[in-house]
Amino acid sequence: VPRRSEGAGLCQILTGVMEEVRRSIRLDVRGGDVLHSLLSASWLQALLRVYERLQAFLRDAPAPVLTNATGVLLQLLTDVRASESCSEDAEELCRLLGQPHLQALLSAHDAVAQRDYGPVLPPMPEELPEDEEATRTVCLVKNNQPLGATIKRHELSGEIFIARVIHGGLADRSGLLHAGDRIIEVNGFSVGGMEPEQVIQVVQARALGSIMFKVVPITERPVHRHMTLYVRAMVNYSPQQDPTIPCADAGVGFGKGDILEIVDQSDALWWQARKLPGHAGCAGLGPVLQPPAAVRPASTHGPTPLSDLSADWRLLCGLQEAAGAVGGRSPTGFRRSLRLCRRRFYSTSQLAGHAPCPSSCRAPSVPYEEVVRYQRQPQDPHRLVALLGPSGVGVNELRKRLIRSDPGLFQGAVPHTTRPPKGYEEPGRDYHFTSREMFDAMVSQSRFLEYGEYKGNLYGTSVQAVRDVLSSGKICVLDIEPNAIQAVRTPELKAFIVYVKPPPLERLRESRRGAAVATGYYVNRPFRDEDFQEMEAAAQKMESQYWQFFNHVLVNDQLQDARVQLLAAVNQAQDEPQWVPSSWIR
Ligand SMILES: Nc1ncnc2c1ncn2[C@@H]1O[C@H](COP(=O)(O)OP(=O)(O)OP(=O)(O)O)[C@@H](O)[C@H]1O
Repeated sequence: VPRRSEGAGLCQILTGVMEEVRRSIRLDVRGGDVLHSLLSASWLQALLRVYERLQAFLRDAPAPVLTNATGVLLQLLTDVRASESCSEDAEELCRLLGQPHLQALLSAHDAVAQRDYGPVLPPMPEELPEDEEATRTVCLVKNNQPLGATIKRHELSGEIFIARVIHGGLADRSGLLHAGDRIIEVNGFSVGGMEPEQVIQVVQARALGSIMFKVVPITERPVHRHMTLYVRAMVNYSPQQDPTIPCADAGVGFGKGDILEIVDQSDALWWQARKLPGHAGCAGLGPVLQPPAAVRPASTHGPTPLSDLSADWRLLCGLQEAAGAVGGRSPTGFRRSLRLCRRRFYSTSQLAGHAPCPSSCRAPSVPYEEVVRYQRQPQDPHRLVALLGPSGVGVNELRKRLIRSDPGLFQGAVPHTTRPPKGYEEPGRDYHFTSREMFDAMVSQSRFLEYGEYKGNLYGTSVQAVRDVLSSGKICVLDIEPNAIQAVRTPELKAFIVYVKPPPLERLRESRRGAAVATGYYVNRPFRDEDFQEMEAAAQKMESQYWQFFNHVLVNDQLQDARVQLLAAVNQAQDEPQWVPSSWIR
């Protein structure tokens, strides 16, 4: 940074430098454009302005003329009073100078001038025993929040250590307590020989006010990996039900689909995480849950052995497994009748003579999925909107209504079929009519999101059919089976998955009073209670397996309300930032 000695301000110098650099760009000097964009960055300009202000302040800051104004005042008063003939003015001066508030003001002036406001440390004792350990006394003022630290007892020595400092908690924010610090005293009580529970009782005895810790600081602090990572939980986790968590009270509970902000990955087994949105304060412990091979046998924190590590393996198995069997390609769903028959009679495994689902479309059984915030840019294709729900809940009805509400914006994908066209059907509009050989070839090339067989004919929704809609600038709206979830969750289609959920039973009875359920190709009849119960059971099964993949849950009670909510969700998906798998963006 150039010195200010030439009298020019830094901003002025920078302007000069930029002019030089601009000239280098004109002369095509290598790197000139990079340097120019750096120098013209608004943050750099702002930073320099701040720097200049600080320099100006240092230069112009008022300095005291005297450091002992009180002494001068006393001397003056003594001199005036000592003089034999005192004028009226002199007497008034004495009265004014003798007033307590003026004396206090001058005393404050002297304290500032002499910089007499820092703490005065007692002198170091002359003789210190050689083996005395350096201790630190930490005083934390406790409010209603927990301290945000856990302790543990060393198995062999019985000493009490700070096990973890929870990110964002009181102890962390103080910056004075660290994992691995050995606690000697709490509130003046020696913790020697105490169990951790007893130490906690001493801490808790004082609910509010200050708590004094005397600790021997850890000499080598563990390397903290504070890089923030965002993940979507693919499993449910409750610290209270996890017998292996080192401290259940310090745990963070989460459910499938929750977005977690991982704020500390220092420990091999326990992340510190916050649930989003809105949990700005203290983080909590969550299991890392890596595959067993990746789990290291000891924590990176503090002394070993640590009694809280013995059950780690149980932890890995104790959690609910992520849904493993997502995948398979099944019959397409352009028509309600097809959705119905594929649900009731067909599955991919029954499709004789057709390629089984490639293993790549199976969901990996990972407990977390790394996510990033994604904002679609106006020039990007729209995200595919995929609706799914239990049979009869109204997926197709909502899809049709959405498309009808704005056919210029929403469109379905044209499915393929091997059956001959009917008189009123137009190729490319109602279906892509194709030969069986052609269809088989497309199946083996994995060109279908879903496919299947009905009454001897094949039906399928191809990736290209979705692409055709997206490349025309419209939003493609599909209804899918859960089997197709992985096929639509791709960097290209970036599916926004809406789960259509049935309302409670009594609301189903009420809202579906005039509606008809399709039981076959041509047979419609009013809904019965068994249909609702079947729908509820199917919904529960779907939710327990696939909830983590749902981007939006829509309860289809009043049809009109549901359509309005769907439209709002779809608009949000296209225009507002969303959490998506990081693999879609890289
Ligand atoms: N909120 C609602 N209120 C009243 N009737 C509804 C509502 N939602 C859907 N329906 C009616 O319920 C019936 C089934 O709806 P739809 O065909 O959309 O179900 P689906 O989820 O696509 O199931 P399937 O794939 O089995 O056809 C239709 O007659 C539809 O009009």
